[in-house]
Amino acid sequence: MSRFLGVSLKMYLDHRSTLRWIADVAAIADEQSAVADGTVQLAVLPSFVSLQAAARITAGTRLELGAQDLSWADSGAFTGEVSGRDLAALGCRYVEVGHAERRRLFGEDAVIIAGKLAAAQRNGLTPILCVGEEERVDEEEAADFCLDQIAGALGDLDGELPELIIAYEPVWAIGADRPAGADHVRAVCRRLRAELADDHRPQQVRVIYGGSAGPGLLAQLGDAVDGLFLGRFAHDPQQLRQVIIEASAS
Ligand SMILES: O=C(CO)COP(=O)(O)O
Repeated sequence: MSRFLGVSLKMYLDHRSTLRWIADVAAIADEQSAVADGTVQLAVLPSFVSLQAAARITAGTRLELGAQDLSWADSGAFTGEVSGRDLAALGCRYVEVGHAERRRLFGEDAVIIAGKLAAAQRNGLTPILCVGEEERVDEEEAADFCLDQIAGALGDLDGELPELIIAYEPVWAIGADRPAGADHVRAVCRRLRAELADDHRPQQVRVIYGGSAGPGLLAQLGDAVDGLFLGRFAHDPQQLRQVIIEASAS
């Protein structure tokens, strides 16, 4: 199974900086043989307003595209929402569902997240489902918490989902100085993988880590994770290049 590196730009970069960053990273992606041969998959999730221009830049490159959110509805009277149908038509392959910031700042609960996951499935988008405990607790409690979040999100799923990415992001490690400890991350991700192996609705599940991730982390996590979900520490394309090289080596 190939490794997955995703970068959510959140709302950090303005439109122009986003497009410049995407052009730089698309060039880096094309020069890395592991990305060219599919051993490492690389995706960027810019804000909605940049998606169309981003799709033009990434067309014909190995840099894939995703969105940071979607509506649980596909069309209709939903002011301000963005449908999975449009995201797919624009060329997105991935969509983030249930990021900690959406849960905490925008009131997304288990019902909304399950609806969004179902919308992703309906529209042929691969969900990047974000889960993670809010406070520092031990690995067993953290994994239990994440498994509850996953069960809630997959609850409404009808039929098969070709591909699911679980982004394990402990809330306390997002926006921090450093990622969660490697032992903790390894233990939680192993347990998530083991429990998900019994759920046959997603045909392929990958578990990645996010939360102050950057260069040097993959070597510590080893094969307990299938990749990383990056934020601030990928804003410098050269830092991301380093992470790609590390993902290619592991
Ligand atoms: O939330 C994250 C990715 O979705 C992580 O963000 P940071 O790496 O900036 O902490």
